[in-house]
Amino acid sequence: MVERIPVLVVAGFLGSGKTTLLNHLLRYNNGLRIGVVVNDFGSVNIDSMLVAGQVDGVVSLGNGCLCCAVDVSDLDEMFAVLTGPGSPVDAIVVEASGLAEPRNMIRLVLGSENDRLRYGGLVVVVDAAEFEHTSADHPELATHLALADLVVLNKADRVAPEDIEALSNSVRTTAPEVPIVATSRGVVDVGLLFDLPDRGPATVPVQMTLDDLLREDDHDHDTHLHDRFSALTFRAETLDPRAFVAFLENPPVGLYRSKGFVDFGGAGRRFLVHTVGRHIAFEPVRRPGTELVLIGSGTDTGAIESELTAMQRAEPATDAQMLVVHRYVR
Ligand SMILES: Nc1nc2c(ncn2[C@@H]2O[C@H](COP(=O)(O)OP(=O)(O)OP(=O)(O)O)[C@@H](O)[C@H]2O)c(=O)[nH]1
Repeated sequence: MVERIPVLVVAGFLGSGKTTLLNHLLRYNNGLRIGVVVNDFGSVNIDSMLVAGQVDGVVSLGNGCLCCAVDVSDLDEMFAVLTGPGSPVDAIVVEASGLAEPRNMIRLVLGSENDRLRYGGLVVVVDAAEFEHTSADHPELATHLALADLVVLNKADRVAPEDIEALSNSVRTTAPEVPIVATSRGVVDVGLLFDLPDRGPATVPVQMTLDDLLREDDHDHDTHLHDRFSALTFRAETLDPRAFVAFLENPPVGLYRSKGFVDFGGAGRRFLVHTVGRHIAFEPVRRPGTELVLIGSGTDTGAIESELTAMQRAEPATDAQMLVVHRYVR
């Protein structure tokens, strides 16, 4: 089976830090080859892309708002370039312009006819220092947060540490279960967003600017980051389909994405499963057994493990029990 390439949409109001986040991901890519779709790559860190060997993977959409400027067929063309022969891209990031409507962006990706792709999540970047103002001036921010699979509370350096919790709680009043990562300068671990390839050592920039050297030590960032996201591996034989689908439809607080194999008991009841937020996709496979990796920020991994353990079943599922799964099978 060919792995599908996740398409991550990064949205957020003007100046919240989307490009900064993108540049961070390109630079600290851990060997992941990221293809980029941006309106204007004037401020994208081309040096990092050269280091990552992916300058061919840059697709500019010209000026203007992405969702207004292109329809699905245009975006599909970009995806075709990024997924076509000779472009070994592992993941794609679409940076929505400050004005792009995230709902349309999600539709553009979910509506793509390219069967090498899958939806990789909506990350909404929020300027922590401006959150109150932006919420007051732009009520649509609440809608964006409600759609988000992950909220990046950026510019944490511009607010007092004790305010981060209050800001996170404000986000949670709109999006109760969404995982939230508080960060400065878009420092989000690429492993939270994407599966990392086993391809040897991480790609690092060959040239550091003075700015980079003067910046806070990134190793410190990394150490903190690993505390901020968790990856739980769960193995079992067969699970109860209704309980498992209910778990995915109402994911526990902080769970961002999950992937792996799930077995509901016998041939025709084994699937590859991918979820991001509440977006669920099953694909039939032959491989027996259940092996899942669940990735999130601020999750209670012990509680998740107990919940999954309680779903184990010795008996294969009945056809009636399988109906809930079939809603999500491609
Ligand atoms: N203090 C501080 N400044 C930041 C941080 N992240 C980004 N910035 C700065 O904020 C400004 C806007 O950042 P961008 O990454 O360009 O924001 P954007 O969301 O891509 O902006 P648009 O493309 O205009 O929508 C830049 O000057 C960044 O250097 C942060 O965590 N802290």
